[in-house]
Amino acid sequence: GAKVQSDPPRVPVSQLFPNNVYPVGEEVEYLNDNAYRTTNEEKRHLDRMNNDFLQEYRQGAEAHRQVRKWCHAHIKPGMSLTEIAEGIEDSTRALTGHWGLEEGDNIKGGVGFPTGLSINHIAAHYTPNAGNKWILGEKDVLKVDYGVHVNGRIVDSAFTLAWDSKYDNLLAAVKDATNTGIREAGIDVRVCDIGAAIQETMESYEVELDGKTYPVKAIRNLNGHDIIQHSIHGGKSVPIVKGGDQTKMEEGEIFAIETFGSTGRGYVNEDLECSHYAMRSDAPNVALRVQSARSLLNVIKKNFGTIPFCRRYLDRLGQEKYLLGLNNLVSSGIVEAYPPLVDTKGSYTAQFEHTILLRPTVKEVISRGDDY
Ligand SMILES: COc1ccc(Cn2nnc3c2[C@](C)(O)CC[C@@H]3OC(=O)NC(C)C)cc1
Ligand SMILES: [Co+2]
Repeated sequence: GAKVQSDPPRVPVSQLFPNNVYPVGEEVEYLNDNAYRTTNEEKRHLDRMNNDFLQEYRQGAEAHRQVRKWCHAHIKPGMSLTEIAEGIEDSTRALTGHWGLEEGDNIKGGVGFPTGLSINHIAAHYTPNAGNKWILGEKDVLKVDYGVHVNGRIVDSAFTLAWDSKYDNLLAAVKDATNTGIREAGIDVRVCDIGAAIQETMESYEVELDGKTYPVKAIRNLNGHDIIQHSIHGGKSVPIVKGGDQTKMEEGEIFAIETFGSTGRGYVNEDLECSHYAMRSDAPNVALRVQSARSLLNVIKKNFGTIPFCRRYLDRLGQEKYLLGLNNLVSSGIVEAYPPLVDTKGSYTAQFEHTILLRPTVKEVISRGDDY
């Protein structure tokens, strides 16, 4: 009979959509061309050419939404960050059918990048390493930022959870700002104009915490980014404040539109133990002095390629005592380290993010769901 998703989600989405046609994301007409693109025969032809790519992307987006259902139902104060991360990752692997334990499997599909679980003043790039005992608290503001990929088509979408209503305005500011960014994005649009619009929306909010009123600030050194196959960062950034560069978005490009709001400085720097890594796509061919670095590099190439990973994924593959080798790969410029990004201690940061496809005919917010 008709397959339905289990709880926790373990039924591959390919079994829920048998004829391999997945739900279309939110389609938005481009603002600045009065429907020329929607009707133009050549643009519609170009769109039809991309069907395999679109189905892979929509499959990943459907998996992302179904994992979110588990998140909204099950992530609660009192849970450990490790339990939350593994819950998201196991569900992602089950829904895409890629458990990532055989060589090359994680390159075909599965977890798109490490499950970000950044709390309070930590804005991004935090996921627990082995042995982390951190328990989610009632007063925490948790950013859940995880990726799902199908054949290297990475869906990057994030949301913020809080259990104390005092943070409502902070979350509302960032959700509104991200939707402003999505609305302003489009073919031939300058990224600096998007950043200015995002900042204006974001900074029209303030939040009162324990008797003190804070203006919500856009975090000026965090950005959205373009996404290319098998790589979370193609090289273009989407600023979330005014004064960015004049680079234009182009037809066919894919962007992660993400904004971050803060009650702190509105600026992050690197802090805390690193968990996130990714092999550089332009990695130099240097001779490696450290034997363990050579064997570790092979494991990374065979299991991740340029898809970002974290230490827990190396543990899961049975790697041990790899830190010296990993640090050697980082200092050799072969692997990039992405330490946690933090605003001032005691501040609170929030994030919302969607992945959008700039299709020839229409802008598709591929990761849109009925939750955000
Ligand atoms: C290694 O695992 C990852 C996971 C995601 C990304 C995607 N990304 N790349 N840069 C960023 C991101 C995030 C996680 O989207 C948002 C934060 C950050 O934004 C930003 O501007 N940072 C500046 C300080 C350069 C990269 C690597
Ligand atoms: Co992201």
